[in-house]
Amino acid sequence: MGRSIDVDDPLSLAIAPPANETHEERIAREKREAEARRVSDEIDEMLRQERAAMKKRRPVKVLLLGQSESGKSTTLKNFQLTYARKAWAEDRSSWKAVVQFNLVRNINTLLDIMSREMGTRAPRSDSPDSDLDYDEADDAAAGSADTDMNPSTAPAPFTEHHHVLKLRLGPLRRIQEELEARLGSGASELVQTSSSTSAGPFDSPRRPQEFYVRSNNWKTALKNFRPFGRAEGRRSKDFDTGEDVTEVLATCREDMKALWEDPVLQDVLRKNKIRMEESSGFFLNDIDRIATRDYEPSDDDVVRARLRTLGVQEYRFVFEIGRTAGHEWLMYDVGGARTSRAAWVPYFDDVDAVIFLAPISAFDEKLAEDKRVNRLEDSYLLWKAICGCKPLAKTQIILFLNKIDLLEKKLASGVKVKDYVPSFGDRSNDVATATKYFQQHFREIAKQSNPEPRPFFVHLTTATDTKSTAATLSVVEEGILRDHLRRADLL
Ligand SMILES: Nc1nc2c(ncn2[C@@H]2O[C@H](COP(=O)(O)OP(=O)(O)OP(=O)(O)O)[C@@H](O)[C@H]2O)c(=O)[nH]1
Ligand SMILES: [Mg+2]
Repeated sequence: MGRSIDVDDPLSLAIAPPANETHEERIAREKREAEARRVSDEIDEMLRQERAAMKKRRPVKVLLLGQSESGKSTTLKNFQLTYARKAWAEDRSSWKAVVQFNLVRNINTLLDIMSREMGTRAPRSDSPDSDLDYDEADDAAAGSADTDMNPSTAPAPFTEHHHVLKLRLGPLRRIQEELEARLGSGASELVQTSSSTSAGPFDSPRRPQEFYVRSNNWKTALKNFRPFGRAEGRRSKDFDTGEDVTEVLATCREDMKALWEDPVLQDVLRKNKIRMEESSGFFLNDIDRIATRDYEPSDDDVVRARLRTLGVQEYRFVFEIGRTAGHEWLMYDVGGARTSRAAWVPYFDDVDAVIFLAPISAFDEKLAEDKRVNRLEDSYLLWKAICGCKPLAKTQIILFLNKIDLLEKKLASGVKVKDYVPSFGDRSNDVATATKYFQQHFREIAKQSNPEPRPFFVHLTTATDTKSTAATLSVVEEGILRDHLRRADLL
């Protein structure tokens, strides 16, 4: 069949078949042209596949969001522990100083409580290294901002033995100071801010009060740590490497145990409803193991170690196992305090998934940065802001109702949900009913705030339990990956 030729178009004329083409020549020419088209289509298809593969190779980007102490960093550590063992192993030794610091802080908190009870409350300047004053110590230790220390009616029967313990454990003040200097500002917990701030990341001050951190800065700082402001003569190699900390802890081991196990002090804690076991970075039951000269942190220690996150920290690792083996993941762990939330916003572009942590045991607690705000209420407000956020409209959001273990303990100890959440009413005060109730509330908020319909994914988690968390992460990993690949194909 002949082809029509546009005689005014030079290209058309150039590729036009010769006017005197024979039948055989035409068949041969058409064969050549068909082959050329096949090769060209094949190249196009290869390019398309390569482009799709390139998009699929884009790292899976996940944001961990939630208020301070909700368990974001702990969840990130679970991801590393489960899927990126190499990076985990490389980091392990850096955590030694954090665990030591947590233990020393626990002991200094006990010493503060004992001093106060002895009626010899040291002025604040005497204990610059203890980052909590007594009321704050109570709050942090009890996990409840409403708990004030009872001015005990009868003074606790402390003896000379307690005064001696206090003196012998005195060097731990300096050790806490040294570790704080090594670990940077993340080592100090939040204190109430004077300016009032709101829950959402958009209505916070434009300039976040905390700076951006694009890598694990404290680990680098720890490696390069050089103390300053000290007379050269006092500096030793041991001080620089942290060996003096290990040495002092090993020397104080028996005294630390004696303090923690002391029945008089235990009684004071009980009477004042101070639950040290529920506080962040609790290591008092591990003194025997940690306060030794050859201590190396276990996986469990690293997961439980507490260091506040400043700004936004970026973690890039290649998953070694699982369905995404070989795939690169980019995870952002953020500081959760109200004053840090404005720093999250620049990271909302191109996110595959948000894991939102809400510490469900905190229904009776107040925010450290604003003692007027109930922590559950803050989580609801923040959840609403994140669900309603337009740049995240098409992003998968996964809710972790975390600290289920603490919720169990709290309810078992007799704390009533309805005393803090009146709308809970006369429902049964058990974990199943409470979690179902809270979950429903989060679901409703999401439904009302999502800019467009979005599935509601929720998991009940105890992030410090690495085994159960690994099972949750496997489900989460699959869901995130499926979404990631679907997006890559669509783009
Ligand atoms: N008992 C218990 N403790 C938990 C759980 N999840 C986290 N923690 C502890 O709670 C503390 C705070 O956890 P982090 O992961 O540091 O909290 P975060 O959300 O990263 O907090 P910021 O960095 O301040 O925003 C740590 O001491 C954790 O060990 C949990 O499910 N149960
Ligand atoms: Mg953190």
